[in-house]
Parts: sequence; structure tokens; C-alpha cells
Amino acid sequence: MIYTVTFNPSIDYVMFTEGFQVGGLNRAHMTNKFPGGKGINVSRVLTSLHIENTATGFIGGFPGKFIKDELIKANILTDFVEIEEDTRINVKLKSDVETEINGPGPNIETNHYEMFLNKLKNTNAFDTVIIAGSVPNTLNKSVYKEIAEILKETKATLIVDAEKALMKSILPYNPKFVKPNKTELEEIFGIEIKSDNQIIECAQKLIDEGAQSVIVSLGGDGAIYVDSQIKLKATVPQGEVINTVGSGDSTVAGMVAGLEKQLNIEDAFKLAVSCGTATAFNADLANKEDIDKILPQVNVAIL
Ligand SMILES: Nc1ncnc2c1ncn2[C@@H]1O[C@H](COP(=O)(O)OP(=O)(O)O)[C@@H](O)[C@H]1O
Ligand SMILES: O=P(O)(O)OC[C@H]1O[C@](O)(COP(=O)(O)O)[C@@H](O)[C@@H]1O
Repeated sequence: MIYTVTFNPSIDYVMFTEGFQVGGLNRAHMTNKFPGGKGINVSRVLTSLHIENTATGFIGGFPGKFIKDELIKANILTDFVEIEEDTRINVKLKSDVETEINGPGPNIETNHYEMFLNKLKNTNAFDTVIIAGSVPNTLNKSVYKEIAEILKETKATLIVDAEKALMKSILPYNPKFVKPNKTELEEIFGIEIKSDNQIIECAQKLIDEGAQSVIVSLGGDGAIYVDSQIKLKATVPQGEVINTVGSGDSTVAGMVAGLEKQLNIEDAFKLAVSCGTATAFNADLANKEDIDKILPQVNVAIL
């Protein structure tokens, strides 16, 4: 089974407004609400690609109920620990530019955290666990490492998409891949990235620290894949960018789907990038039809 872990799910409340004015009364001409959070987004795209998976993590209150109901409607298996406080609602403001405000997330009690860890203790060598996104303030930042320790014992495959310290903390546990975006890579290494060579050097350092492979997503510039054998660059087609929220998560889902379907690395990476771009060109996360349309327009070259 593939498990996605979202410590800090969210309802993504997307508001489309023209000429947004800070400090003024703005009216949205369209609003959408989606079940969000990085692991949940991965689950949704995996399901669109017909890859069975279970979404786990912590949900609570009416936003938690909304998320669970939406996932069940989409035929996604769920195994969340239900907590007392409300799951957060993240605001995604679409105007001339995209602005995001992500909440800190609810309090998670120790007993709920223990219940969650116990679920992971039941994984085995045939399972894959994708941990993605932020950790609520009330949990210790060592939680990623604690999960990695459990998976080391159960021998399940680990995949991680998280910022700086969280990602760095699990590298010694040899994740199958990690997916920083360019900004995250710059933050990790404290540099300004200006070339593909710099990206490859940074990815190589993450591999030296234990990652089996690295996908660096580059927004409209596509993505770079690095492992010990091969370096690839994907370029993406031009198109109307509608909502990039969840693009990176879609990239992760595409790679997991490609590996699960036993595609070769080039094709798995191409699918990954197609999923990211198909989501950027959509109001919601991309579905299979959107992804199939983008796939032939993505170009993967060996660097
Ligand atoms: N403006 C865009 N045009 C086309 N594809 C995009 C655009 N923005 C994002 N993508 C696609 O989504 C992927 C992930 O986007 P990115 O912004 O790098 O990740 P994250 O959402 O994690 O910050 C990219 O590799 C690309 O395939
Ligand atoms: O857990 P974090 O880092 O606050 O991020 C949560 C947010 O990220 C998202 O998962 C989108 O992430 P990406 O745009 O990086 O793919 C949203 O659904 C959610 O609101």
C-alpha cells in the first residue's frame, strides 16, 4: 500500500479577484474550496492516475470532516487520527500575482500522535510512505525523523517533500526521492541559484547525505532529476497558468505513480513533470485527462 502522511491538512480556500488592493475592500468573482495539504494532494493525484493509496495524518472539526468527506467521495482510502481542534483553512488569493496564507495548524495531543505512530508500525517492505508538508507548531520538528526511524525497522520505502530542516533530518534514512523546489534548495544551501550546474551540485550534495534521488522543481522552467546514474532536465509547454497550488505535490504523485507502474526513470520523471504542469494549468489539481494532454508536450533530455 502507498500511504501519504499529512501532519497539517488544510481546506485550501481559493479566491479569484481582479486588481487586489492591500487594505481595501476586495470582492472575489469566484471562490473554490479543496481538500488540501501536501500528502492529501499527492493522494488525490495518485487516485486520478488509478494508483490505490491511503491518506493518513491528523484531521479535526468541521474542516476535517469536509476533507474526509471529499476524499471518500473521490474513492480515496483514509485512515486519519481524529483530533479535537479544527484543521486549518489556508487562503490562496489569485489576482495579478498569487498570494498564499497558510495557517499554523491545530494542537496535536501526545496520545493522538502515539496512535498515528502505531499505524506506521504496521507497514512492511512492500509499502511506500510519502511524508509531505509542514508540522503543526505543537509537534516537535523531530517527527519526520521519528517516522523515518519506524520505517527503517519496517523496511517501507520513504519519500519526502518538505522544507529545509524537515527534509535534511531524514536524508540519512535514504529516502527514495526528495523534491525540493528551487527556492527551498537555495534556502538549504544559503545560495542564489543561477544555473543548472548549481542545481545539480546541490542535488548531488543531498545524495551524498543519503537521498537516493532528487527532483528539483523549477516552476515554469520544468524540473531537474538527479541520481547516481543519470541527470535529466524536463522542459514544459507554455500555457495559461490558473492555479499553481498543489503543482509540486502533483509532481511527487506523478513520480510515485511512474515508479509504481515500473516505468523507466525518464518516463517516470516525464509523468511527474506532466502532472505538475497539468495542475498549474487547472483551477483544481489535474485529472488524468489533463495529464495525458500535457504528457507529449513535456520534453526530457539527458544532461
Ligand atoms: N508556470 C508554470 N508553467 C508550467 N508548469 C508549471 C508552472 N508552475 C509550476 N509548474 C509545474 O509544476 C511543477 C512544480 O512547480 P513548483 O512551483 O516548482 O513546485 P512547488 O509547488 O513545490 O513550489 C514544475 O516542475 C512544473 O512542472
Ligand atoms: O504544509 P504547508 O507547508 O503549510 O503547505 C500546505 C499547502 O501546500 C499545498 O499542499 C500546496 O503545496 P504545493 O503548491 O507546494 O504543491 C496546499 O494544498 C496547502 O495549503
